[in-house]
Amino acid sequence: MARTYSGVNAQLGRSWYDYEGFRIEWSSPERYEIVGRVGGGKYSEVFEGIDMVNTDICIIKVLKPVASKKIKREVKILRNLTGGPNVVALLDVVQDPSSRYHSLIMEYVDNTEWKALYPVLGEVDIKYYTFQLLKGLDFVHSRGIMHRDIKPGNVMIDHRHRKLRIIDWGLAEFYHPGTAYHIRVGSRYYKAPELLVGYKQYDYSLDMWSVGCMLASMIFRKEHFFRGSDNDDQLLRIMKCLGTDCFDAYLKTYNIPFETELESLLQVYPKQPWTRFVTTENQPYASSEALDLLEKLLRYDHQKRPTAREAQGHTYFNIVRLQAASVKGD
Ligand SMILES: CN1CCn2c1nc1c(Br)c(Br)c(Br)c(Br)c12
Ligand code: NA
Repeated sequence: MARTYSGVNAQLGRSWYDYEGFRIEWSSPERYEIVGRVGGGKYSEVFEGIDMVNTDICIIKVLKPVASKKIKREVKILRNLTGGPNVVALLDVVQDPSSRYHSLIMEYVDNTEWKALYPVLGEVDIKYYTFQLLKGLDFVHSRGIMHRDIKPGNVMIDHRHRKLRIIDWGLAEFYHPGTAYHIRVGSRYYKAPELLVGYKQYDYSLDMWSVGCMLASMIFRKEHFFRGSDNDDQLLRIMKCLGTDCFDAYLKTYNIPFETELESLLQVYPKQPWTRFVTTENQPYASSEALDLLEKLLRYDHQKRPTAREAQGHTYFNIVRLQAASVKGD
């Protein structure tokens, strides 16, 4: 059971979380012209486009037929989150009458590639963008929704305008206490321990592990902090960092059965102090507050991780929280 926001969907009611019964009015696609391809994946092809009515640049996310049963969920969630801080805006939903393809017209973000961006981010930038990510996630969780695929590729940053938007809500779900969710979600390097050991009654705290992985990569200047070659190796890298004492305690707390043939996953590993990862190169970013926040976020036990709101209150963000407050104040 989530420590916070556990009853939100029951309070907001069926019309809020029931996406099966949700009927979508699809507009015609003529209004939008595709300019060029920006990316794609299993479920969609993503293009840059032009809105011919207002000449605005936009993103056209063309959904593959395989995604069809999930379309209602993604559109319902994007509609529910409209206007929330740092959540990408859904501008329109169109269906091509001949091809039958569905497309989502999204707010454009002039995103700087993560690989190119994170080496140029200063310490205050890292605090600022992580704070903005937490602000967006606290809003999303407060509306009863888990993103379930937080990773650099789904956090668009327009560094010039200091704008951050969380994108790709195709794996997002509504949180209902006691529900057993799919564990084949997320992206390997950012998968929380609960997914890797098959614990299905997870909650919003799933996203907080992923935030911890992103923060660790920015602080230690490492593109992906836990870089497993497969799901077993992913868990092994986490164990070699957090140690196996806490892992065993975690399995016990939730009565999680854990079987494996892999010798490496049955070894005992000591917990590494976070100072172990500090180098002369990353030391300007690895302050004691930064390491303290990492220690709190990267916990096996999902109920022990701070919520997005609690994390925002950490002293690590003092400099940006005061800035945000002052801007609001004046
Ligand atoms: C894979 N790539 C690269 C850039 N970019 C990608 N997918 C995007 C989505 Br979905 C949205 Br919504 C926005 Br906005 C941007 Br920008 C996107
Ligand atoms: Na999206």
